[in-house]
Amino acid sequence: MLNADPAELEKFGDLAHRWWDPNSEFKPLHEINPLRLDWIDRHVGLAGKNVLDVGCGGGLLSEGMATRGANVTGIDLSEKPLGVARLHLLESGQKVDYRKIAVEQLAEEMPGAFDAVTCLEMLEHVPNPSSVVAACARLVKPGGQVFFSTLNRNPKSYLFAVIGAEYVLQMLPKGTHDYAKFIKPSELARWSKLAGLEPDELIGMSYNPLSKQYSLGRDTSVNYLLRTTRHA
Ligand SMILES: C[S@@+](CC[C@H](N)C(=O)[O-])C[C@H]1O[C@@H](n2cnc3c(N)ncnc32)[C@H](O)[C@@H]1O
Repeated sequence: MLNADPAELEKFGDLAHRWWDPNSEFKPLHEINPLRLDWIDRHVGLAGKNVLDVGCGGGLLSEGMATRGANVTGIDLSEKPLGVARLHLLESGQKVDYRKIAVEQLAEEMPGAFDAVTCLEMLEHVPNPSSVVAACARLVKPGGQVFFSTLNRNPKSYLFAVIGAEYVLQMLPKGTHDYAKFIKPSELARWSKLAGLEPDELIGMSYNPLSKQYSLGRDTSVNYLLRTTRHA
């Protein structure tokens, strides 16, 4: 059975035409993109690397990595965001191979094919996130890195990511996030280890509503990133 929630895929499909509008529902992704891109590039050295972006959506991160010289494959199961991502390549002149395929299926086809794998802001939208983590682990070369980001599960993240972002600040459409699907760093670390990935670095990504700026730092209580390395 496909590890996907049709309602989630439809939700992103319905918004897809606004993906590259920096003032749309995707504004937060636009604002965090340079931070996460720099962080990934610093660890991977993207130029010339084969990178897979899982749950790529309209291609903000995929294209950003291509701009840094990586050979990027972007996969998603929602058709419309992939269409938008392909169209945007015509504007930017970048090259990304976008495919509609489940990460578990790609792992059967191309085990160990990638120098690095990214899976950002996606795990909290799937029914079985540990299966995605395991597939990412299979897709990266031994010694290669896998990067995840998602939302922590605690009262503060409920307050900030659901009530604050969706209802008070109205940065995101209501219903964007389902609190029950948020993932504690300890859970993500456990799934990573079970899949043969060593967690190397956990960092937080925070939003300051006064300065309206995102930053990377120690506070992992709401949004966080985990960098892992596949055992050689
Ligand atoms: C919040 S967006 C994040 C997009 C991109 N990773 C980023 O951070 O800019 C979540 C994406 O996950 C995709 N998605 C949800 N379930 C998926 C699944 N089972 N397989 C692949 N992609 C999925 C959605 O279609 C959507 O494009």
